[in-house]
Amino acid sequence: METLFDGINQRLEFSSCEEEGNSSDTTSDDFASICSPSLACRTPKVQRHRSRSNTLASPLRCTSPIPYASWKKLRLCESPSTPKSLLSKSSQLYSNIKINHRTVRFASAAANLIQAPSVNVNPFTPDTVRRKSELLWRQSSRSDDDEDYGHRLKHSLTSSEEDDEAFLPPKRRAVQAFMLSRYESEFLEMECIGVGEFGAVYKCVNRLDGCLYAIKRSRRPLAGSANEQLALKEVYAHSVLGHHPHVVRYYSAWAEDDHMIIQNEYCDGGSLSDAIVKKEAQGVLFTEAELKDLLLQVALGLKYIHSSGLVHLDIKPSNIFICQQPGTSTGGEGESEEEDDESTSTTVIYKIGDLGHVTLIASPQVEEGDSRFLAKEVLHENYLHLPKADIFALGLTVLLAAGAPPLPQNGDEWHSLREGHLPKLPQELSPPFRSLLQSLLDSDPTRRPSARELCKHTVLREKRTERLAAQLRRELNVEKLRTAMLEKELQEARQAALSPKQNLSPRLSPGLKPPAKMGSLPRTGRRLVGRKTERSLSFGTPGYGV
Ligand SMILES: Nc1ncnc2c1ncn2[C@@H]1O[C@H](COP(=O)(O)OP(=O)(O)OP(=O)(O)O)[C@@H](O)[C@H]1O
Ligand SMILES: [Mg+2]
Repeated sequence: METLFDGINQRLEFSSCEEEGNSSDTTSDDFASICSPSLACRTPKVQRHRSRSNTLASPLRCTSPIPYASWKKLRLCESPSTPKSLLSKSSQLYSNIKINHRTVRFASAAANLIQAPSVNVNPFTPDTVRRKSELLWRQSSRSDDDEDYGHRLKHSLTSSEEDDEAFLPPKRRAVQAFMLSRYESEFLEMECIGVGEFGAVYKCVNRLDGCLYAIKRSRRPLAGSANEQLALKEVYAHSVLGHHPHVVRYYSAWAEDDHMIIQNEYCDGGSLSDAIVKKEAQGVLFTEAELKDLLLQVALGLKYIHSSGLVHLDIKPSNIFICQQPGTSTGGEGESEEEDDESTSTTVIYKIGDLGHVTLIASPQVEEGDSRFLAKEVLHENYLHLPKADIFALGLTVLLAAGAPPLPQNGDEWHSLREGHLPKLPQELSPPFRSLLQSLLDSDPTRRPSARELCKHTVLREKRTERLAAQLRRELNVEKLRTAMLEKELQEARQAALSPKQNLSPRLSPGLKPPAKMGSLPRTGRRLVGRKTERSLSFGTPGYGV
């Protein structure tokens, strides 16, 4: 692993400060060799990869082939480094240093030597993340030690003594920032977390904010390739989709050295595919409750994507990511009022990622996803119900999580699944849940439920319904107690009124608190009947309770 990253670090050297046309240093083959086949966990892609358009111009459509210049515009960082402070320091230094061929070579060697430059520690991040950042910070401080730096420099740069003075430690960081690519200057790479068809994904810490990100780098150079379209689609889709709790969050994208780089939210639980493999190895299965939770959460993400006029077209376990967040709610931005009510104790948040196949529902340009998850009508080029293709893929995804055997890529078994025959499962699912899954695989897309319908489905919402019922029962009991107390107090007040000889103030029976003060009675924390309106009780009126 170590050498892999070192290699990549070296490959990225000078990527943003090279002159145009002088970037031959880094080639696709180089990067392909970095991502060795042994590391690759590629999923078989559909055998028939075709790009077809039904249509009219649209913001998402990438006319084919996209001119090199179009994605080059994504070079958000022509200058080598942000933030601005680094930039200005670097450029000052640049003007002071005599740049010649030899000096540049020297700088390159110096930058190569300096591994693990500084990383900020974000005080607002959760403890676990902060601890990791602090560790990195300590390591980087150690490696930043001037003595150590001087020592290493002396050993490897014997031929550049005349330039030594130009690279005194105080200037080192600025020089380094100037020489490095945006990727290197802004992020500290921690590990490679996945290699897919499109590219490799790295877990990185942002040096400025100290937070973790998943950085996806296209495997092959993009200009003019089919991958260019996928990369652009992913960036376009992410930027249009904004922020939803069940869609992997996008932060930024840029082109570097002819490769697309996408900075996304890092999901600490890996992919659903990893989770399935892990459970399998442990000999355990997702419980029905967990499967329903998975189905509901992904349906919420799909509802958001579909309501934005888009379809995903590559829903599968390796494109669903997991965030472990203790005590969080699945409700949140982008969800309807009734979903906001959904405050669960779930520790697993599922998020839809890998938007490389996203297209518009209204004028689709379909790049089929994985054939194992492909709905039959899409294969037949019927794009009238594309959102239902996502629902079909979601059905198969949940079945895989339920323990179904690996899905066929083609052949009789492939067709059998598309005729509504569920695969054999190692666990018995309840009939309502099973029939819901069956409906997701219906050969007729119009009979499959929509994502919106799924989100409201009683089978998926029953946990919520049970919780609501329990809450209402508790509230009802409190209300009954309040009523009983009020009735008792009322009765005593009446008795006092009927016997004038007695004290004017009603005598309280032992154990009873002073009467008729709303604030002294147990209050309900939730509304009981009628949304968002507190039920008011009027118990001062003479006729109450009679
Ligand atoms: N945001 C993320 N958080 C954590 N891990 C991630 C993230 N994004 C990707 N990964 C890891 O990297 C792998 C590949 O990512 P991704 O699906 O985005 O790339 P891909 O090249 O499109 O792959 P494929 O073609 O197999 O779908 C994932 O299976 C997962 O293990
Ligand atoms: Mg993927």
